[in-house]
Amino acid sequence: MQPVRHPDAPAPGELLGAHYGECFGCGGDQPHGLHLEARAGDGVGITAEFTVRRAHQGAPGLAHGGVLTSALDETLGSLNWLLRTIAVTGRLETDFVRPVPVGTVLHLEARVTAVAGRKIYSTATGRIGGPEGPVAVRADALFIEVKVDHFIDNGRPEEIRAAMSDPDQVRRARAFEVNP
Ligand SMILES: CCCCCCCC/C=C\CCCCCCCC(=O)SCCNC(=O)CCNC(=O)[C@H](O)C(C)(C)COP(=O)(O)OP(=O)(O)OC[C@H]1O[C@@H](n2cnc3c(N)ncnc32)[C@H](O)[C@@H]1OP(=O)(O)O
Repeated sequence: MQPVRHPDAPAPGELLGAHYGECFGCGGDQPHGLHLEARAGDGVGITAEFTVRRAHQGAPGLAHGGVLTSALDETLGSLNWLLRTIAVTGRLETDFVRPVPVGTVLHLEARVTAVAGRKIYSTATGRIGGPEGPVAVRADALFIEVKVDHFIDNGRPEEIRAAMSDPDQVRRARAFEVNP
């Protein structure tokens, strides 16, 4: 089925903010995190930027492949905001096309390609040298819709308690819920 942008999705161009302050991908409270900033795009699409820093190296002066995959995963995960669905990564396949040096801004773009029941198919690219620059990485993913209980039942109690007693966090979790 064709994906449908939720009527209450953030407007195109709107900065999405972190879904969780301690998220490695988007959280502001992780010193070595990616600090990825995502914006709602048109349709069921997202754009995002990630600057590769020293803490993200694999080979000298080059980004670690797993970190680049994390940036793709986070960008694809941000599509949840547009569907107003909570979904986790089930499968993620990455192509590494060009090396990405430290200091590079990775310009990411992701969109949902199809939805089938709880399965959300999506694709992403990361370009260097500008939003129209050459593709350095790309990924195809399958996300699976879950209930908020997925986190409450499986997360470590310490962090879950802290998240549930934080009104901002509860508000953000609600922003993902489907309101038919
Ligand atoms: C107020 C406090 C609470 C706080 C709340 C905070 C709000 C947070 C909001 C938003 C968070 C977003 C976070 C984004 C972060 C970035 C994204 C990540 O990195 S997520 C982490 C990495 N991923 C995992 O940890 C998943 C681990 N895996 C699982 O838990 C399960 O395997 C799960 C849920 C994915 C599926 O398990 P099943 O039991 O629910 O469902 P089954 O029946 O197995 O699968 C459903 C369908 O999907 C297919 N499927 C599942 N996995 C597949 C795979 N790997 N490949 C192909 N198909 C797969 C199955 O074949 C099935 O298909 P058929 O319906 O039969 O057609």
